[in-house]
Amino acid sequence: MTTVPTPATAPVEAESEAALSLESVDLTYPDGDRRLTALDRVSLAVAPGELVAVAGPSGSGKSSLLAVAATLLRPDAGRVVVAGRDTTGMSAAERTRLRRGRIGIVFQQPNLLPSLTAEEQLLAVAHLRGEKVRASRARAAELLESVGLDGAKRRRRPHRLSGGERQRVNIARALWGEPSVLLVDEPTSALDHERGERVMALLADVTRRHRTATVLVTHDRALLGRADRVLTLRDGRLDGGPAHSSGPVTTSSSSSSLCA
Ligand SMILES: Nc1ncnc2c1ncn2[C@@H]1O[C@H](COP(=O)(O)OP(=O)(O)OP(=O)(O)O)[C@@H](O)[C@H]1O
Repeated sequence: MTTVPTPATAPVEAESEAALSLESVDLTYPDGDRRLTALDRVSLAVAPGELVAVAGPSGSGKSSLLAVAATLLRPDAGRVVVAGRDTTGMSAAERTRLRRGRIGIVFQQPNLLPSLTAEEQLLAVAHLRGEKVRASRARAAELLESVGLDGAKRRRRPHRLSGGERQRVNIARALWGEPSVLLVDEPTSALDHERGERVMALLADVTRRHRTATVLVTHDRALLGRADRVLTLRDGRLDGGPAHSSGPVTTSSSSSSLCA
């Protein structure tokens, strides 16, 4: 009897596929009777376990890029593919499901609920997802430990945690649904340099251990050493675009749609 060996390369090939890709994405906003171009033919592919940092001046389109990647905004043109699924024709409900199952978002401000302990912040997510809270306790403790919060701190409310610790809770919470894609908006803006560096180190570590395709946007070039790739947005163009003006470009293109 002959057996066919499983190709040893199969898992590696699967891993090398992008978990997030933006293909020639345009995004505009209404601007009086014209449209303001926030993203101009932006293409980006991020593999599992890869941390891509996007830097750029204020108004260059960083938050817009994250909103499109998070499927919160629908681009005017181009495709956004998350975990192999093209989001172009999806309804708002389908995008919400995809976001819940595949995308973790770390906002600039942790937005923790003041009356809940660190552990309860994660249990609240479990509750909202319809998961059994009792079964979730061990996982909450494990996730908080993995972002460096010890037992005593896990039982503290946000006002008794430092800014860096609150950001760690924020990151653990974003990982609850085991996302394929982690989108991080200016995570260190409220922190001093040293705490900012530690949060960056944590994000790099989380990206490797959880195999997330991570995109982080920041103003702060000093924090980019931990990223696998650093890209720059200028006037809505990712890297290499002509540096012909310092402000956003205004055009009269067709309408975009903002989604919930
Ligand atoms: N809802 C909106 N309506 C109209 N214009 C918008 C809207 N949101 C952003 N813009 C414009 O789109 C461009 C890109 O904005 P975006 O917030 O993506 O930039 P950013 O790089 O994240 O800026 P910052 O670093 O200051 O947060 C800017 O010119 C901004 O004024």
